[in-house]
Amino acid sequence: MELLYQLTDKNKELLGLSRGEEIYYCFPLDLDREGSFRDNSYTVVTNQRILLLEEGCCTKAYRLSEVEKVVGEPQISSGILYVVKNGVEEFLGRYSAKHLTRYSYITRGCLLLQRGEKERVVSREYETACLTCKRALPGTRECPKCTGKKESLVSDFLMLIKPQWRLFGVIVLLMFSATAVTLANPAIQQRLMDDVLIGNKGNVKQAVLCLSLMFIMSVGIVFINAGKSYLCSKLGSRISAGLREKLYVKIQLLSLSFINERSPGELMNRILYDTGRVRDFMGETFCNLFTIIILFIADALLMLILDWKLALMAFLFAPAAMLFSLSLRKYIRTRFHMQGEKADKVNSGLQDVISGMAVVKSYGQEEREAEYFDRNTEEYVKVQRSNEVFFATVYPFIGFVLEAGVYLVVYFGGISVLHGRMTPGRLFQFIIYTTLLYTYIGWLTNMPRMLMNMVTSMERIGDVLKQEPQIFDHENAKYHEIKGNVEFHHASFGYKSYEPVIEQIDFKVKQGEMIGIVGASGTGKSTLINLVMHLYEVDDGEIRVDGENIMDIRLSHYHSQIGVVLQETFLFSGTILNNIRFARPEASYEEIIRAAKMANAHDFICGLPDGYQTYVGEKGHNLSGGERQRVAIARAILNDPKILILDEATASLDTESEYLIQKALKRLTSGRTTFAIAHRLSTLKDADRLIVIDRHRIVESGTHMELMKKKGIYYNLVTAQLMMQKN
Ligand SMILES: Nc1ncnc2c1ncn2[C@@H]1O[C@H](COP(=O)(O)OP(=O)(O)OP(=O)(O)O)[C@@H](O)[C@H]1O
Repeated sequence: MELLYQLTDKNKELLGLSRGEEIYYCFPLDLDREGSFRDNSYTVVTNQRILLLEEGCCTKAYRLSEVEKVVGEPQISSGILYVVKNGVEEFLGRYSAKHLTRYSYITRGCLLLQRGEKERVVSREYETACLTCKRALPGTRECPKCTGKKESLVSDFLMLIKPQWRLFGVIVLLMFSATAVTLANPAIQQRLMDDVLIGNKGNVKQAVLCLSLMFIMSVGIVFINAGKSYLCSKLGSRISAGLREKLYVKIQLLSLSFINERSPGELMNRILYDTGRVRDFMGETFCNLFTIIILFIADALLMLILDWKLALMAFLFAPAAMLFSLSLRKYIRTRFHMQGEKADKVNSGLQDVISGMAVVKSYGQEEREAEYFDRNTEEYVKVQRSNEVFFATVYPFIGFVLEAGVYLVVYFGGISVLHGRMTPGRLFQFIIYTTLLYTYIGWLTNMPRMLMNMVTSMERIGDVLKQEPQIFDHENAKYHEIKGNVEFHHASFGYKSYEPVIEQIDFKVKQGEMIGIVGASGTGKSTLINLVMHLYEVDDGEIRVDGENIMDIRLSHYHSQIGVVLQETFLFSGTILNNIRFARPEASYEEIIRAAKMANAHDFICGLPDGYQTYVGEKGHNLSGGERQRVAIARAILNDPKILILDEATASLDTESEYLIQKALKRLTSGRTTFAIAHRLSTLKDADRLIVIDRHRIVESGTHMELMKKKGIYYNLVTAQLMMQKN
């Protein structure tokens, strides 16, 4: 996301920058006090001041050292900017919703400058609208209207074809055969007319020979086309299957931050719908595209050879039609992107409602959700319909313009026949070639539409495939058998670079120690363990495992040595057996049963009609919360993890379930480095050490008894909980 808009020299002059003063951030301040849009107005932050440029005047300037705080505050569909000076808020200006995220950086950026830190805040967010044409970016990083990346598309396409070059070669061969047969047929028809039929020049034998040849060719073309279609759809299926696989692998490689930014429906749409469009293009359009281009060229050449003057007349309207059609390319591309975006919305909504059906029903919101779905579908259908109407109007019009050329050929060709400069058979042959030519041109003018449909899908696929995973194995990443010593060293992290969740965290955990992480809601407890799990990387400082920087350890090897039990246990649809074995697919039945026994899960599993083969359905809905939790513990035990993460593992369970799970967890945690989060602080009493997080930092650390004696934040949290229980 752009944080430094470029100012004109005139605007820069208005700022009156002093020596050594540098512009750090510059954002449009695009609304006036009343909320109307305006141009040429900016908020500028230099390393010394914050200034407002409003419609050609520098209206306000504050030294950063004289204000306590600079704040960009989101409101409904706009935001306001103010500074706090001497404890009083001073309003600076308003900005529209599209700049809300941009202004979130202002507080952070100014804070760092006020602290004397010269580093600029870097944005990781995408732009929501194209900075050049101002259009909303429909789920892609690059604006489909402003980027003309033909080369990259051609190379992307060639990359797709490359692994299938043999199949592609056979298809090209069939394409040439189809061309030869299609163009030879009118030549034989000309012979039949001029040499056999007109003036009774020939005999029956010659007529039968010509007809037989025409018949054989007609049958031949059917077989060639059938073979070509079959092979092209095979090519399309292979390519789309390859793309689907690549996308699936890529999505698994991409960091959680990317996945969290996209809805599951949108990603599924790209895997299924967009790859499907590529397959359809390869199977239906591509197959004909080359044949038609070859036929078109050969047909035009033959016409020129037969009668160049008549041929030029026939070509007269073609360039205009082709140019008009080509000029629509970018417009069509944007339309298809919009259609794709609407389809994403329908899919995401559907996915959300089906996954959260229990919530929808329990709030009695079926009707509202149906209406919402209807609205999304209607929007999608509207865009789709408007696209279809557009195509249905434009293309027949182009066809009509083209057909005007046939009348010219018939008229001038007829005159040539009457004056004896051309035989009727030759004119007949010429008319067939002209009609064929227009059919091909008609098809080719439709090409931008078909091509753009595929190109849009390729771009949406490419948008995912070209993403760089933020978490990946560094070059010297090594296999490391974890012992369990973990150290946070000046670690800072924020999901958004303008909003740190934890700052300058330092603590050491010894092998086998159990650490309880405590703090109010939203203080960053889960974030801390997300960093231990290496699902995100710290922005500053480092995390060391047994003295090694976590970034230097091979990700898959590291993850294979970690066990996780979360409050919201996710079970995959499949059997209980497969869910437990997920952590270690090669585990034997004996090991699985041993793990289930340790997790206090064996007895309830044996009580189910299908035992370990019980199908637990999507998200394991037919098991109780406590049962699911025990399956998850068995899964963690099976992995024999060296580091164990328990995030609210016993929350929202009844006393009996909690008792069983506590017992299972005790077995699981003994001798392993454990990070545990629990809102019910009594469950963390036995932890070797507790660390308390508040306002992004560790504020207390020690055993339960030590912290209770200290009478600080932990003490307050515990007493507050006890009071609540009493009440
Ligand atoms: N994926 C994410 N993207 C952006 N912000 C996030 C994300 N996950 C958490 N946050 C934000 O980070 C902050 C810390 O969240 P975190 O889940 O770590 O808190 P927590 O202490 O575990 O809270 P709780 O006890 O309620 O589970 C919150 O302000 C939250 O909104």
